Amino acid sequence: MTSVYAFPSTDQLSEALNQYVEKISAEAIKKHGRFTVAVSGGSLPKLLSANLKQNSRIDFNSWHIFFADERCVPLDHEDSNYLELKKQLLDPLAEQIQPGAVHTIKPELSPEEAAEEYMDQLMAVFAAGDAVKFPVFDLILLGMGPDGHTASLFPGHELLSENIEWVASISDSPKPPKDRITLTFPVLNHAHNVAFVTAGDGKQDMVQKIIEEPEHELPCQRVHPANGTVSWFIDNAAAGKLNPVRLTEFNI
Ligand SMILES: O=C1O[C@H](COP(=O)(O)O)[C@@H](O)[C@H](O)[C@H]1O
Repeated sequence: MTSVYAFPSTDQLSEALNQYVEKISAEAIKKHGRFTVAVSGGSLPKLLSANLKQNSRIDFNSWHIFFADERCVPLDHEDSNYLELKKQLLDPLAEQIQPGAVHTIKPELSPEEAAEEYMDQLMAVFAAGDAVKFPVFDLILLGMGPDGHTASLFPGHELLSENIEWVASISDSPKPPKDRITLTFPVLNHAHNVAFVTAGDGKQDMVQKIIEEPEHELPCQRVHPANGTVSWFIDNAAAGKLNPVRLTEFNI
């Protein structure tokens, strides 16, 4: 099931996203005592955090945070997805999120080694010694690049057909930096919930293509969890070329 929610401003988008995350987090914690979330980089951390960082109804102490993708740079480098989330959300919530619950890459490793090590971190949280085919996140928060990429899964790249590994490395990313790791499609497609978050008129052509022309099989279009929901949180600028019949009223 895919829902597309469009909002007049990015402030309204952020508030709706805050309500959505609060709901999914509460349901997950009630059901299994924790909330597992993977977060992307780019423009998403700011849109996500604007209101979330002030939400006192959320039990952030029960959160386990991974990255949907990460650039292989030091954690204090301006390209680091972790650094952006730290600035926007983790620092304001430093008293509430357990430090060990934020899963960063080991930047001193090669991309291949970093992907393997990140897989070990996922195994420790999701498998804990049991045989698990793929981790099942409560929520994966994704962005959408103007070329239709999501996480570090780029159009036409060989990683689009990865169907065994949980985490893959990429050393020829068309968008700099070239060295990255990314969750793979099987992981995205095993999540309970996936939310795409994107804004601005620079995204409107691609949003229209992705929602209305599924035949392109772009990376964002390959995200369709078998037992999960897909939601799009966009602003009216990004929705500019979308047929209004595609939109769902935000009412959670
Ligand atoms: O490089 C990346 O880009 C995408 C999209 O970023 P945006 O700035 O256009 O929102 C992002 O989702 C991904 O995590 C990041 O590594």
